[in-house]
Amino acid sequence: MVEASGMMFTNTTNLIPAFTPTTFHRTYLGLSQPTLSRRHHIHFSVSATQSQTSAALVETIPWGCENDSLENSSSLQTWLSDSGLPFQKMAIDKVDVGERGLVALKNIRKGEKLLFVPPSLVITPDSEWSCPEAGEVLKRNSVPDWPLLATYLISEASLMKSSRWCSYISALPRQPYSLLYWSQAELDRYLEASLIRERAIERTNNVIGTYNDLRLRIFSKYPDFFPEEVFNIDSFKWSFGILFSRMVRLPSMDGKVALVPWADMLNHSCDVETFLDYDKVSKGIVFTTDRPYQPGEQVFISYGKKSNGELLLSYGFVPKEGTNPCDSVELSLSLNKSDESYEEKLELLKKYGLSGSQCFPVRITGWPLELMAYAYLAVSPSSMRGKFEEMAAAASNETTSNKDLRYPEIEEQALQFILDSCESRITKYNKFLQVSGSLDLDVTSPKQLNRRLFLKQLAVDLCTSERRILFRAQYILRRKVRDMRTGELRALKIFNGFRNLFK
Ligand SMILES: C[S@@+](CC[C@H](N)C(=O)[O-])C[C@H]1O[C@@H](n2cnc3c(N)ncnc32)[C@H](O)[C@@H]1O
Repeated sequence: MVEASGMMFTNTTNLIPAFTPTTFHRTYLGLSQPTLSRRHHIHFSVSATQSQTSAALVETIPWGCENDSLENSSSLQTWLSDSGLPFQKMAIDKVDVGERGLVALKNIRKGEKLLFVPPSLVITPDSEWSCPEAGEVLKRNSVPDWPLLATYLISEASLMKSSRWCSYISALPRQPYSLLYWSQAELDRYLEASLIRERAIERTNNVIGTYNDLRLRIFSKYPDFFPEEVFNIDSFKWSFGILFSRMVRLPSMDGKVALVPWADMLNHSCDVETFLDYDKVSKGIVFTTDRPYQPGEQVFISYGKKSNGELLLSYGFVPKEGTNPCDSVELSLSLNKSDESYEEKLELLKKYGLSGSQCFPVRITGWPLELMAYAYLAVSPSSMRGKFEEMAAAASNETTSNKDLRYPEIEEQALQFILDSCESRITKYNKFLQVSGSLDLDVTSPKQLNRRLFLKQLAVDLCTSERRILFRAQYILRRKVRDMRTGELRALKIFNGFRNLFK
């Protein structure tokens, strides 16, 4: 997508949730039951006493630790060193940004390669399962990478000390800070004004759908490997939360997805551009610093060129207002159903993979040409029917020519159309930000109060940053519309002057 400013709107990230779940091959339905081995350490069955035992066992599964706690960090560091992680110039510590993070122990130069996590310490879809039969079942059924890794994490967590990843899993956050952990009521209450709410609902539904699919087609058929006490929607929310907030794509390994213990203790900064990758020379996962660090300073990487909304969605934090140069806000435009060419326009949009209501990212620096093309299509009269297709194609970015799409006869209307949409969104943000102070009156416990204050602060930060971008767009649009109107007025005056002259 190209922005109005001409900049490419690409995502060069690698700490990256880009999740397209639920649809994996369903060919396994006809497969015969594999020979079940009882090597899986937790045996669940239906008898009352056994189910009590299994419930007790489930309770002992560590599912990580408190998000801000260093309780399991030293055993993680010891296990990593024992397992081949070379000496590091950083250590896990409490930090101001991100609660726990990696802090420089020595001077680190700009351009230095750090980490060197060997492939044997990286979790990928090819990693060996401590319960190989469970892995076999998933692979035989062509379960894609995301659900495969989510199931792998749960399986390894349930095996506790019998899993080689025990120290890693024990140091993971027990409740990752992603929007997956916000209830529907919390999303409605705090994110009503932001379109990120819809993305969060969609994502949660995808996770639930993926889990239900796995349960129906695989887990219920192999209860010895995937007992429901362990493999349930709660554990899937946890494992997907971990994947959304910690998984990386490694560009030098053809975009392979991976969890990289130790490297996933690095927090994000909008001021750095460096990211994790596999280094073919040192044969490890590294990153190259793009600034120097002094002992005691927290070291950062970039999770990619993400908006504040996307960072909240996957990682559960919002950078300080105005600090994220990649910030953007989604603006939704819709065709007018009473437009006499509505059906025709809708068909063309569908042909190019769009719909009658479409979101486009607006940045502080401008908006994409696709948004302008969509606005042209929405306001164009039937007399411009011949141009509809090129407008729809341009709105979808599926056009090779005419990058500078312009229809002077409807430009003012198109700009006014975008301005109206922008202003109606600003009204929603204003309303939320005005009432946000009184949102927490009905809390019943200090714990609940803390959570509410925390979520509300995140929502206020997000809405303030999104509204700021819309204010800027509103200012530019108003000025453009005003200039066009005064230009038209001047032209009309000159025209009338000439007419009077020739009378
Ligand atoms: C890959 S982990 C980084 C390590 C993490 N801090 C930990 O203690 O496990 C990503 C998580 O770190 C936190 N985080 C990362 N960057 C942050 C930032 N700039 N501000 C606030 N929290 C951040 C968020 O909770 C995010 O979900």
